Amino acid sequence: MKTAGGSNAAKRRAGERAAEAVEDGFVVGLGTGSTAAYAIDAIGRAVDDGLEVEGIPTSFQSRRRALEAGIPLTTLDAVDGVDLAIDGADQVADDPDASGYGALIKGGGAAHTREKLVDAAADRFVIVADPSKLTPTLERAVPVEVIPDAHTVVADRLRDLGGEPTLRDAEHKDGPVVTDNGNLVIDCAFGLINEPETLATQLSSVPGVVEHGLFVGLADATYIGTADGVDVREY
Ligand SMILES: O=C(CO)[C@H](O)[C@H](O)COP(=O)(O)O
Repeated sequence: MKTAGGSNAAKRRAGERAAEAVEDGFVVGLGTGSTAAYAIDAIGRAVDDGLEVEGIPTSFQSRRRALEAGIPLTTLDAVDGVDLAIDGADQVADDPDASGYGALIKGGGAAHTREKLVDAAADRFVIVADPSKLTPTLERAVPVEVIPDAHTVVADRLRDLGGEPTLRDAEHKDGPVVTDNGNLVIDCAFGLINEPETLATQLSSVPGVVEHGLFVGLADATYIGTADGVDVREY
């Protein structure tokens, strides 16, 4: 599994606290990444103890983790709704006085398209994170999933929007990262993102863009694992 920075103990606290909200009969969106994996493992232990849930994975990685944890799985088109989604984030906008409080950058694991589908479908969407993910203003490069044939024209449009696009290279394969959906990822730096909602709308309107990693107005809460507990932001 891809691992990221931040303390594993803090990630574990956040993931396990979020998993405590899973109730009998829930359909649960299972996020991707090292922090969401702690929630998946905790849900798996609850299933071992008799909790009845169905999980909807957001990636190949979270599907494998959920299968290992013993969580029964389903798909988005087989359920009436998703009660709760638990997912990680690469950055969380944490200034309550700024536009886009609680907006996210996701897609560090190139899973943001399915993550957004499942997370947006959930009645409640909870982010699990360690403190290194919090920032007053979003500033990481935004992952943009693109249809392979479109990557050069999309890169041009991203430059028109003021971005600096970089096609994401694979680490253990020659050439680019290929997503679970068979597409490519462009990481696009925009500097400080003061108006995430505006940028999200602009990115969604570029032909060839499948989905981007700006999640604005989607999260209901962020659980932040700390050295000795969990801080909760409700939006
Ligand atoms: O968006 C994601 C994958 O596409 C992950 O949720 C994000 O990268 C956070 O991962 P981690 O918890 O390992 O830091």
